[in-house]
Amino acid sequence: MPDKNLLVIIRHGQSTWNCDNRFTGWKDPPLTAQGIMEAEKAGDLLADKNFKFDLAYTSALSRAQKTLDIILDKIHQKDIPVTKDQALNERDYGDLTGLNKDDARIKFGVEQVHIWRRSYDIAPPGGESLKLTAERVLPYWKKEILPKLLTGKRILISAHGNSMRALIMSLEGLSGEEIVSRELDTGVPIVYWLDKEGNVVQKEVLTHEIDEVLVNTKP
Ligand SMILES: O=C(O)[C@@H](CO)OP(=O)(O)O
Repeated sequence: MPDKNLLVIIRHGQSTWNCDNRFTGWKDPPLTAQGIMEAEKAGDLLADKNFKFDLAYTSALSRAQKTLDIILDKIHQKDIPVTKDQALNERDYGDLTGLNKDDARIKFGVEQVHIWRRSYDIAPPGGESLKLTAERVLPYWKKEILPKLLTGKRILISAHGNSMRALIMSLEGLSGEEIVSRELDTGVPIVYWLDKEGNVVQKEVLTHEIDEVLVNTKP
């Protein structure tokens, strides 16, 4: 049994709605060409460092699943078990879903939109706060993923900005106020090593620069 357990988490590559600056939540837009390239780069970085995984987890949304597929292809591990669960979905943006974020600022005011996006426990109308998101992500993590990690399984999770914020909050022992100001880039793997009690003992962010893709990704 290893004395350090490997967990890598990643926010999906850029989606078409990220590119269009729209609230996305549980909607299911695909990756852009740039998003595909980000996922490929993430896979290359993991391959360069010889990371191997026993299990992978992703959400019920295709942008996270596609990012995972691309990475697994790059590291020649398309055969490992992949569990898809909506517990790892992006935070539900409720009535804001689909709105352009700048249009929402004009309609509701800059301050109100910031509160909906980055307060811990204030939910947008009809949607989830980060706190509510954490209340579905963390039980799933504790019941389904962490026990396997602690038996030595090397685990990769491909999910979303806010569902991964909820997990990072727990892993790094951050408060709700501390985690809301943490921005996660698309397609950047974050490597954690956990001890046998599940405490993080080491962390590395595998940042990469990619050239902007100068193609029109819209239909
Ligand atoms: O639109 C969304 O679903 C999320 C992630 O892209 O946006 P935000 O960063 O505003 O929480």
